[in-house]
Amino acid sequence: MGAMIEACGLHKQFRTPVVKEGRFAGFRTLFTKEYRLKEAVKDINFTIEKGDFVGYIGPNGAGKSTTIKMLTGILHPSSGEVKINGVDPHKHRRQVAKKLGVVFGQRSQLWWDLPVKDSYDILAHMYKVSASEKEKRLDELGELLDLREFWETPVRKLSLGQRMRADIAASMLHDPDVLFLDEPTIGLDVTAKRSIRGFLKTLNSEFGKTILLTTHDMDDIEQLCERVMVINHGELSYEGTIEHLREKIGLPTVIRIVFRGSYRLPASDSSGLPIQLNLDTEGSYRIVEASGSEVLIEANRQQVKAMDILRTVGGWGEVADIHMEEPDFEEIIHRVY
Ligand SMILES: Nc1ncnc2c1ncn2[C@@H]1O[C@H](COP(=O)(O)OP(=O)(O)OP(=O)(O)O)[C@@H](O)[C@H]1O
Repeated sequence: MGAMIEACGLHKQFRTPVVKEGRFAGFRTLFTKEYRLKEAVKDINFTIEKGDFVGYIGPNGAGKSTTIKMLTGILHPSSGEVKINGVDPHKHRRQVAKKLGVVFGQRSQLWWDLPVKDSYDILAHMYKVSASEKEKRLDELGELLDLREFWETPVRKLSLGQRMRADIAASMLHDPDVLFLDEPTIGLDVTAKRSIRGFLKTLNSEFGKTILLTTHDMDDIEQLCERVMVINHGELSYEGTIEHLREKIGLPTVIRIVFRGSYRLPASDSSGLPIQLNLDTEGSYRIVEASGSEVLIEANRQQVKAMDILRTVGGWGEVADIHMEEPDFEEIIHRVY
């Protein structure tokens, strides 16, 4: 294992001319000396190891694309450094491009009017992939991504799901070590999303690709990424596992208990649910709802151990079934933004 992607003290400022108001505004703007500085990325630091699958999330305009552009060498940082497998992507763009695959969900890198396979021929030529290598890889990718069914179809006639599969295959043609994926499931239906996610998982776990995924789809993140980085106003506001993020935000876990036969809640004579109750240990929980044989409890898992809850509810009656629901990830993310 080693660092595959490194960002160190990364900054990016955009200088945009201040637009003048009033008569001849456009003309005066041309000669203006006034600029407004927009700090899109402010002191970002992270390391992504070989074989990691990391989510990069944040609200619109947070600085995700700007970061990705610096990582791929398209944009030069105002200050700070980027290394892809130890190499600066801006200084050695060609060398680094061979290591990188990039997919923009909103924009295809394929030739719109050409059959899918022709785009691959052009890309293979651009990336200096030999004919035999290309055939071998397309055999593999064709099978994994089910490309054969639309091999001869012009790109503009593909469904969005097919187009996305074709684009991912295109980004893999030169067998890069690192993949940058920007909204690879955007606009897809549930089935197409599932197939793309399945494929990305395979790329990571079986082919060892290092993947950085930008998305607004929280299911993508939850199902694919071990780690997330949250960017907000150009700064990383969180970096770590999804579990830890859950704990940090401290949204309650919902515990659903089904009793066999009668049970007795600690404050069952009071009708004013929810009730805040304290456990013997320092944690607390709330009874949110009790109807029929079912009782819903909310507890913060950071403070309350599952065993304490079990012991407590066991004292109320005979427990037939117990089910814990972790807080919804989407909700957690909203709290971080
Ligand atoms: N070329 C540019 N010139 C001036 N400002 C820019 C430029 N590119 C981006 N910005 C500004 O920098 C900020 C970050 O933009 P960026 O595109 O990185 O956000 P993002 O997180 O990718 O957003 P989204 O989720 O909407 O794609 C925004 O305020 C944007 O307006």
